[in-house]
Amino acid sequence: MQASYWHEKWQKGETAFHQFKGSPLLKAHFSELGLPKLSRLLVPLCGKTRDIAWLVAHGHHVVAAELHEPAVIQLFNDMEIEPKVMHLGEFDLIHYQAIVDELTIDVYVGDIFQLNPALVGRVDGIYDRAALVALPFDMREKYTSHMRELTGAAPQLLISFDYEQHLLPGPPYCVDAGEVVSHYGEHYDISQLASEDVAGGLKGKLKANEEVWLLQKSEP
Ligand SMILES: C[S@@+](CC[C@H](N)C(=O)[O-])C[C@H]1O[C@@H](n2cnc3c(N)ncnc32)[C@H](O)[C@@H]1O
Repeated sequence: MQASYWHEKWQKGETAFHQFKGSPLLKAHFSELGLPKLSRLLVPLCGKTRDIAWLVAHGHHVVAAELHEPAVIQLFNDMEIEPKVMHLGEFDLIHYQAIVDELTIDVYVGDIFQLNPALVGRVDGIYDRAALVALPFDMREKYTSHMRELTGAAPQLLISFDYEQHLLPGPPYCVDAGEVVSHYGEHYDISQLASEDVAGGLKGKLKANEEVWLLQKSEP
């Protein structure tokens, strides 16, 4: 999936994935990560998600990445925050940063694969909603190992879709239980927290389940 695909989606307003009130599944299951206040959450492929505001309102720092700069500008506008903007030419990234009630919000605009552990800094947990499922299979392989490199297998709340892939092209792609285990099973203990019918079907067409996974670093 090329960057141009996503820029075009945003430009055409084809952003049905955006949830105006944030994700009910985050609200229902975040506590199962067991993270204390002031934890720092990585939100990959963040779009303009309202979930970042929710995480900050619940006392957490956030570091995030998103390709499409206008989405990130909108994200800060929606929070009524004016971020500092720094161009990191060396990495082809733009760093949007704000501090709200002593909580930091760092959003990197650019390709998530440009990020390295030094730029990302401490990560206590990962919140992946519509990130893994946004990527085709070969990129999912690359993405999941990149997540491990960036975070050292930090605990993760993952929200994915399961449906008959041959009936609908992605994104979002089907990432079923077997695939979650194949990407993450070596480093994490994995449990399914929920599996819910997508109301009205995926893209209004196809029976699908939205699934919530808890990934906890396995003991060596
Ligand atoms: C399906 S949307 C999900 C957005 C957000 N997680 C949410 O729940 O609303 C996927 C997002 O990933 C962004 N994206 C795709 N590939 C990316 C990449 N390689 N690096 C950073 N962002 C990327 C797209 O621009 C898009 O906003």
